[in-house]
Amino acid sequence: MIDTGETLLEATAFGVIPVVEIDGVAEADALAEALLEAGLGVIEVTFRTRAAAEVIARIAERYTDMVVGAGTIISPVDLRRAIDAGARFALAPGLSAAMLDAAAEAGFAYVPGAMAASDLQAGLERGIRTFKFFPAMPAGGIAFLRAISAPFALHGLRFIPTGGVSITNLEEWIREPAVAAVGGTWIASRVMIREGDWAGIRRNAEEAVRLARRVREAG
Ligand SMILES: O=C(O)C(=O)C[C@H](O)[C@H](O)COP(=O)(O)O
Repeated sequence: MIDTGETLLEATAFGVIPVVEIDGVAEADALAEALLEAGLGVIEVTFRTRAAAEVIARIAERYTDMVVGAGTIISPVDLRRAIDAGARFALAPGLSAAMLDAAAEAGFAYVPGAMAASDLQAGLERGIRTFKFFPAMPAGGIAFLRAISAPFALHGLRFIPTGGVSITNLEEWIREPAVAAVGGTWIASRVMIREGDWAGIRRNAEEAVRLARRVREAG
């Protein structure tokens, strides 16, 4: 049985989660190594490509110091594939009762997406405390997050904003007390992975980790 609270704390410890779309398992090693060299021991591999489960399995097996999660998990079948591959946590862009059931049944760390107060209520009813806030910037950014979460102040909700988060606004998001970590594709974009720009990915990851650490230590 996975201890979901502990797992999410581990996943969010860096303050930043690189969200990746990866087309083939051939790139998995170089990607994991670039992130680990930058001191970023977490990754969300989205189920938006056919290679996702295989990539998770490869990273989970070879890079045991990497907390590997699955993104875009919107069906119980994909949740099972992610768990079997060795994912330690999973996220989704939205929230559905079927997925909360499937995750609860599996005892698995699952972070549904929320974009409205009703999503937060639906999650809370099921004991969910950590939500993805998606799409963070187009929806209205920090002001919107504060507004929808304000009524739930007594419930200790935590958020992982993604969608339009990047190095240019990372600092403000991390300063937000309810933000557990931010997620985004800017660290290792699909194009960078496809082109094998490992030096660029390492630089982006280093910059993000450094900034997140500085903000947290200061605050
Ligand atoms: O589908 C999911 O489960 C997701 O994880 C959504 C992604 O986190 C965002 O699409 C990332 O947005 P950008 O960083 O702006 O590219």
